[in-house]
Amino acid sequence: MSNVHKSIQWKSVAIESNDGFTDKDFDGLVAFEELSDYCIQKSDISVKTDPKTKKKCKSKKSNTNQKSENEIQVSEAMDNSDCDETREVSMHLWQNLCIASPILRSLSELSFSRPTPIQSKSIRVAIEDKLDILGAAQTGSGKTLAFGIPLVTHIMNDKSEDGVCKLRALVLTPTRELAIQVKKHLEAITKYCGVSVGVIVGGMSVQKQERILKKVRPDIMVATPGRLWELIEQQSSDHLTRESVTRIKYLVIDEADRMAERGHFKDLVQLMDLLRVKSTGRQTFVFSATLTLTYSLPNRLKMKNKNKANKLNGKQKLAKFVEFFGMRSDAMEVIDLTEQGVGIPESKQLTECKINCMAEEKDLYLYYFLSLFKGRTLVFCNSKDCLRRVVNVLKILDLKPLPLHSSMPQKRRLANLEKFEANSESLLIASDVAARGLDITHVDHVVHYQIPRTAEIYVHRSGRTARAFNTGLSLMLCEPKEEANYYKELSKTIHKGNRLQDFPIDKSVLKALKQRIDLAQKCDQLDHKIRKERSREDWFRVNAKKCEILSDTESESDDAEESSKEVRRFKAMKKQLQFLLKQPVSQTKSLYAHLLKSGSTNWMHSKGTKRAIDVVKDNKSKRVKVKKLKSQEQ
Ligand SMILES: Nc1ncnc2c1ncn2[C@@H]1O[C@H](COP(=O)(O)OP(=O)(O)OP(=O)(O)O)[C@@H](O)[C@H]1O
Repeated sequence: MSNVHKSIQWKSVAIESNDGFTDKDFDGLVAFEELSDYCIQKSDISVKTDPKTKKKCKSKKSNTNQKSENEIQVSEAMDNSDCDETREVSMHLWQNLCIASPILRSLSELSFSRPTPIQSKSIRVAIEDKLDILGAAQTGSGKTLAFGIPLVTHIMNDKSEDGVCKLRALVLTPTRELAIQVKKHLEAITKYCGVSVGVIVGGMSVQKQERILKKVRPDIMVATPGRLWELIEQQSSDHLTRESVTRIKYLVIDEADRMAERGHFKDLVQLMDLLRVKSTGRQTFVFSATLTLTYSLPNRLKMKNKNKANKLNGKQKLAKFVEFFGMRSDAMEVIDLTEQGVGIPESKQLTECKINCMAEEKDLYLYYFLSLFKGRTLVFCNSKDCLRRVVNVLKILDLKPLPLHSSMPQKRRLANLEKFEANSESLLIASDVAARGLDITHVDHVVHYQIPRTAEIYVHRSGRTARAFNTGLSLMLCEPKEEANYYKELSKTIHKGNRLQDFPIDKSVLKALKQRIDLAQKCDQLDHKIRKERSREDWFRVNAKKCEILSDTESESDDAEESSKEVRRFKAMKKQLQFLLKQPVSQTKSLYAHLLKSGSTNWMHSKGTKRAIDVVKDNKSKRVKVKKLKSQEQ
């Protein structure tokens, strides 16, 4: 376990008579010596870690920043052994995968005691056999490290051979948030490896990214295609040029099916053309949860999107990726752990259910769900207009929703994601920009406010919950039009035509919440009208001034009076709603009666609330019992 440095000196320790060493047992003792300036290097792959105790140990360590580097390493090791709550993380399950020990050290610090199935299958063939990999596995199953570990292992080896500082790998992702996240995941395993990771995404300052490029000169560049191509074209850093890119030895395409969608990433086509110029020996990793998923587009979309109407089968899809991403068909492994392409977590992890309702009732059902069930909830909408409206209504109801969509400034997008991660009761209302790849810790519920248009989107959205051995709930709000146009096709592909279980609803609670929702919707409509009117007036005023038109003062004052009437109405309704929100919902003897007694703030956040996932499971087992009884009676 330990390696003692030869050059360091032992120092003698003075023995006082009251130290107890005058005892007969110590007869023959000549002297004591101590060694304090030494270094322990961990070479074993079984390490004691515990996030809680590590924090404790860290705070102890911070008092020692005067010490030499050697001493700090020793105290770290000793601090760990001193902590009572330490937990042994046995790493033997990783042992046969040819992983370099600095990476294993990081994995043990992350408490990742065993590889996930996709990691078990891909890491060894990627490291030892250096094969290209087409990898498909469920959402949240650890695909990032399935390509990340081989990537970092190879780069460590290459660097130790050539010792050159150059761009060695590109990792491409479809969204900015995902690129930033992949960088973080890679950094978590490169901590002791001497491998650097950089990120390039749109929406951030180009100059800042150029500066980082020049300063850090990363070995691995994680990027979205648009900004990457822009920087390559500008040639502002010799680290990222057409030449340096054609010479990379490793290429990763994450969420590959999305990346290869025709017409989506024009820059990616140019980039792939460039990479194909010199592709000999390059190792390519292509991953997604829906890599081999085949599905028919709903009829409505088929009409709109004739290009996509031709349904490829799984094999044809893979052949398309091999060609497009310039993979080596003679040195390639296909690892598909999905069930017929459906990369959704197993039912013991993910509980799927549905509420059938009318379009205009969706707000009510969503409010019902959010009010009764604690947890981090991610709500998906199909369009930005719908998203904005839902956010507004929930804001009026004091639920503090965080929006996330592609038209928001990048900084706000990231800030809202951080806020969502920081609070276990938070609520994010997102477009499909958050559907793929995002790994947010413990999302308890995913709600599809609108039915996703394709099975593929359903898989990715639902996969934001029930990640990495955790459980979660996915709930669809389905109106009759959606049932006919989209749900049927989706259900055929994902659930083999089996109906999803209904989420149990307590009608008395629903009724009690209706008044609030009605008021909130009215407030939202009025607010929308007032804002629209204001921006129309502003526009007119600015343009009238520009054209030196004299405005009609009479009609202007009429407008002002009308709008102040509406503002007053809005304020009155809001006051009424605020009053309602402070009242107990009802004294109903419902399933949730105990939650409703003490007024809104309490029942919404009261402890001991039944989890949504348990409500669905209980309901299912009740139904099974009733069915059994009925069949026994017959
Ligand atoms: N061996 C492991 N043991 C425990 N947790 C792991 C392990 N490998 C990865 N994880 C964690 O699992 C979570 C999901 O991993 P990751 O984001 O790579 O999933 P994914 O398969 O890429 O999902 P998606 O298809 O949604 O993009 C992450 O928080 C990651 O840190």
